Amino acid sequence: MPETPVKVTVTGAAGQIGYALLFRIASGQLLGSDIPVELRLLEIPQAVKAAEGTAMELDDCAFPLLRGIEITDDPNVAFDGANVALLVGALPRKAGMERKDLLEANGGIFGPQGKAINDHAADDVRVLVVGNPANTNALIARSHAPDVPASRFTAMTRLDHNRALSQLAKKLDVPVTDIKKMTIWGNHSSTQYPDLFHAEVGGKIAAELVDETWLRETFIPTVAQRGAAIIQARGASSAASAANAAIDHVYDWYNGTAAGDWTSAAIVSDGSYGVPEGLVSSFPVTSRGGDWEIVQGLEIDAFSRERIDASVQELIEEREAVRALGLI
Ligand SMILES: NC(=O)C1=CN([C@@H]2O[C@H](COP(=O)(O)OP(=O)(O)OC[C@H]3O[C@@H](n4cnc5c(N)ncnc54)[C@H](O)[C@@H]3O)[C@@H](O)[C@H]2O)C=CC1
Ligand SMILES: O=C([O-])CC(=O)C(=O)O
Repeated sequence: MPETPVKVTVTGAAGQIGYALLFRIASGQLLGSDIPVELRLLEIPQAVKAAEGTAMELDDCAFPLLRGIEITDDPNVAFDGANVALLVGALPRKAGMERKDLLEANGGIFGPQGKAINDHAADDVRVLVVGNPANTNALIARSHAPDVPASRFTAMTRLDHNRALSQLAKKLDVPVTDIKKMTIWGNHSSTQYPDLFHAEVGGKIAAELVDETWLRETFIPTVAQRGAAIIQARGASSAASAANAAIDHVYDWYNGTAAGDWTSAAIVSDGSYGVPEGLVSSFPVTSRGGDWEIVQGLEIDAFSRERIDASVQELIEEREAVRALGLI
């Protein structure tokens, strides 16, 4: 077992996702079952007491891998020496809102946190933005962290990816483990494009196993609108499934993706697949040696191109909006 614990900072620790996430991190599911962790919890001053309550419960679990918990309302303290930063703290949307409607309310959180990461985090820091609108919040954070490699800033589309796996598995009546090479392209928003033209089930292309009407009229909208459907049903946005996806994202980032498969993550574009450089967009990715790599060489037909372009256009518009707000 490594001696030095990995420092994991979680913002919004007293929120819904925080409550579903922290116990799993402390139990070793984020990085691996032999890696000790030290938690740093960042909250706004009025929620620090609630975070302290969660920390008491974490203590009460006597997790063998948990080597310490620090709670603060100061980003400079929270990110000091951080190896992993999970930026969850932000307002969730309510029924009837799109995630980008949160830009004005939440965007301001991510500049100062990006700067604190730049100034205080460990050299190997890896950042996952969960707070919505996640892609553009990651863009904001990254723009305030010029000394941190762009490849360390990511946003979460793993929940969309998992939703897509689950919907397809149900439709074909197969276990999710039979499905490989699922991709979410673009923005974590209702314009996202879950792609069945490269996904494989038992070695066959998924799009060929389902009828086109289901793909177009049921699968894509169900995955893209799932967050809104959860809000309608629960009266609150997804929390446990979001925490689960954050665990999956970071676990794969650290430990690598399985041979012959890939996953989805929003990473800083290098221009691949015509996505303008610098946008934080979801791609098919593999992870090796702690770095995400975009899967190259996929053929994109007109149906997919139109949908990827629409989602990327929304990311361009969100970037313009945060520029106009002076956030980047
Ligand atoms: N990317 C994704 O797939 C998903 C993203 N989300 C987003 O995650 C975010 C958090 O969701 P919930 O935990 O359900 O919300 P919540 O309202 O239960 O918790 C948010 C927490 O963040 C804290 N917070 C607010 N500003 C902060 C700041 N500047 N620094 C530190 N903490 C701060 C609040 O005090 C609160 O405790 C929302 O923006 C939500 O839309 C939710 C589900 C999936
Ligand atoms: O829909 C929301 O607002 C929360 C979220 O991002 C999701 O569940 O995908």
